[in-house]
Amino acid sequence: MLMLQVNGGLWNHSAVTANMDSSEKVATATASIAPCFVDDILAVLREDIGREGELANSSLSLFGMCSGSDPSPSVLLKLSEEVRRNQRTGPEPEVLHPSAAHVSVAEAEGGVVLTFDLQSSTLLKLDSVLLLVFDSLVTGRNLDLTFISRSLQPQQQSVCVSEQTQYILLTGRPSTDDSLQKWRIHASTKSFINKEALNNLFGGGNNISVTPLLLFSAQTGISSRPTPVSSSSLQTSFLCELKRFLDSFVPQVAVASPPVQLDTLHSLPPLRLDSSSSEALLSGMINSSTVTIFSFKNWGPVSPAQHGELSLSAALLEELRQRLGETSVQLMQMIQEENVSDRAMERLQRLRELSELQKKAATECIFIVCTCSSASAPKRRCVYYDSPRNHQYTQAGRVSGSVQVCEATSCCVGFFWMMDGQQKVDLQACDMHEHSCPDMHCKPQPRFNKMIKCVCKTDFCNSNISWISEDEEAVGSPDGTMRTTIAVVSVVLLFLMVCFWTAAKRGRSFYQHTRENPSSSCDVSVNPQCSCQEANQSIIDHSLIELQQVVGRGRFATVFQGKYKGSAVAVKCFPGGQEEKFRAEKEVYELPLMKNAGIVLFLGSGTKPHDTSFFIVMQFAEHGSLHSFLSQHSISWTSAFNMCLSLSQGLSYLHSDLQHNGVHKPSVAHRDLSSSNVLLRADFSCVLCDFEGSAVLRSCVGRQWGRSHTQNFQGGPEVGTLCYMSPELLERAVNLTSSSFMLQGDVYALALILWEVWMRCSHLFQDADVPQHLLPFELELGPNPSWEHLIHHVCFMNQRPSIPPPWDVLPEGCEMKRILTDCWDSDADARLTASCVVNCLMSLQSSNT
Ligand SMILES: Nc1ncnc2c1ncn2[C@@H]1O[C@H](COP(=O)(O)OP(=O)(O)OP(=O)(O)O)[C@@H](O)[C@H]1O
Repeated sequence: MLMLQVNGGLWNHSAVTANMDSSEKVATATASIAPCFVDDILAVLREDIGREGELANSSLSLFGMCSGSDPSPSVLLKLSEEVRRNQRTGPEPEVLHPSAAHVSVAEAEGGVVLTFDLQSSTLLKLDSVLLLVFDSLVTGRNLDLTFISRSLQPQQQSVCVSEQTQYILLTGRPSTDDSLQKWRIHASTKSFINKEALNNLFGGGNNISVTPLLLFSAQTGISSRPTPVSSSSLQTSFLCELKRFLDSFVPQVAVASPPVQLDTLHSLPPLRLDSSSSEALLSGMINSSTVTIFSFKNWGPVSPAQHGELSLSAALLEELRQRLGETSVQLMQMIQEENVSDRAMERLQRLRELSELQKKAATECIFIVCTCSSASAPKRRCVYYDSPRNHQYTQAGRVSGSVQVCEATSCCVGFFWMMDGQQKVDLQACDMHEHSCPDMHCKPQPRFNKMIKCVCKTDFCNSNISWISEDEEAVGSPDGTMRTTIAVVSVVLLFLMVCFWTAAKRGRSFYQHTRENPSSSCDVSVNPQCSCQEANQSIIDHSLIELQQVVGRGRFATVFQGKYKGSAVAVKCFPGGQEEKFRAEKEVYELPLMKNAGIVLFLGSGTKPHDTSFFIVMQFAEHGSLHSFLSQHSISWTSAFNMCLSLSQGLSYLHSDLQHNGVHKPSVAHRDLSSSNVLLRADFSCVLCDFEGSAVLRSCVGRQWGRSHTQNFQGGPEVGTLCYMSPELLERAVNLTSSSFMLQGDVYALALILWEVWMRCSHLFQDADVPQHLLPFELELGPNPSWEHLIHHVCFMNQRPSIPPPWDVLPEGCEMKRILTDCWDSDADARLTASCVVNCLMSLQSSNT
């Protein structure tokens, strides 16, 4: 049995003493609760309720609430409302800390038993809310938990723990007496595979801690209690609020700053104040007999926070008091202009109120003074160079010569062409697409055609990019060569480690894919070498195939489910008049190395002897096309992720140009990618099909790629499904026979399919209804938009499928949005390559595990 014991504080798992011989471990927890602990919880309750009294979905997740379960969100609402209403002068909810807490494995029933010792208190006769507080957000898998106890009301309560959960909220039953009590609560999961995760959540690893806390409403019978606002509790609240404020809203960038300039005052040297300032320092300042001034100078992304301790005369004190009133209004204005959230304003307002209360309640005075009242906050400045293709960036801020002052972003962007080892600027501007840019300096991200993109977050950081092309590295000096070798070896080692680690995590399927898909570079280049190899053709005798029902009818062929040598197969039958389409598709399937997990398995082809029609036999995809599946099913995060990853891997493989054991697979552009041309296998992984419009990107004398397809480009959109066509293909603004435009067109279509998949993912809509499946632009233009309408919408208006707001609140939603935006960019060269999409998805997954 595993047991942790807590004495009224954090369950400090690092203090667990493991006794390997016994099945029981006991931990004595530190009794220290951080001063802000309860205050922080009250702040969350205060802030997580909207202005209209509504609860955000994120709040439900934060408190582990399942929608429609008990305790209903109304408990949280009531508690939040109360905390909010009483935040100034009223009573805060009463808090009771269990004097001890244990968690033990319930071997007979499964799950764990939580035991809390509660000292005698009259509060126990009241309704209560039991909060189990995790140290940090829960990571790992989602868990649906059931808690059962006679001390709970109702006795059985459900909790849905997700990665956003920091508190578990249960409702307690009032007791008939107020004597010492022991609460025993049994927690279990429905699924057996989650049992280990449950143990880990409460008593597993060394880093997890949870603190139990009973909250009693100030209104449920104890409102008659006197509600003094003591000076010490005010000080604590002020301290905690100040910490929160500094944590969230004062930038952490260390910048040398001038001291507080208040000429008439005798100023001590200012100390830099930020969230790393210790609570002791802050407490010391609050308790000091001198006036403390917090000066938020030059509010903005690079502004420092300062404070000075000043000795003041009564007259100056009064002057400052007045100034506080004026400047706080200006500060509010500034916050609004800076698009700082409502939460920032509320926190500042509360801080101000607390400081005022503090002033009345005690002898010390605390002021918040903004010394930059008239100066507007500095905004991000980026190097500006406009290229004709990117007019949208002109809207990102005011341009003056080669400088752009950003409006609603703190990110700069740069696009550079790498030509003969030289950088050539394509575009530099404020980045209106990226809202988060962690890098200080330009970090290269490869795109198509040796274009490099960088996004960064310091002034003028997009001026240039440090990028050494592979060619340059190859011709380095001896020193350079040595450095290069070391770097390459390190990168290879790192890469191997990452591959090993990822493969180990991902299991066999990824390993298989890596073996089958040796191409992992982000860059796609078409091998200029002539290669006309073909794999062995496989001719199938028509009489060996048993045709069953029709499973699909396309523009050129009919697809049947059938049986061949005892296995389920799909047979695509082309009428005699479509021989060219048949040959084009067969040619792609018969290319060397086309056997890949992401491409439907080709078994062979043949002709029907009597009616001169043709057929292709392939593996049968049990779930049909992705389009028909999404029309009927919404999907979980895991399914959506696996579908998107396998689809991107398939396209990346199709695009790759490979040499393997002397065999060459040329790059292939699909050119008709749509959710109808993606099939779902039994394990819900995606495979590509329908290659009759594809282009094999190779150069062979007498066998130029695309030769058989070029006539498709003449008259209009015969190749490709209209709504998936990229802007440049719709406009026919590019050389349609250019290999990179074909690959870039595929990536654009890939983005639209990924969007279709994510739009059916219940996780990304939290508790809201998942919308019906829609084709890209169906909502805006109907199911069969005309060529003209599409050009107007996609090219002239630069519109893309809309991304629902709930995605913005989830880290994975934001990342998906970024991937989509980078794939459907109107600038084809700026799009990600398919293999980069795979890498992005992989890193999204590893950051989520
Ligand atoms: N291997 C397969 N397993 C199961 N169903 C399949 C398979 N191949 C095709 N289908 C079904 O048949 C439909 C049409 O297939 P496909 O796209 O290859 O035909 P097409 O005539 O080339 O169509 P298009 O009009 O897209 O060119 C698919 O959308 C799918 O529903």
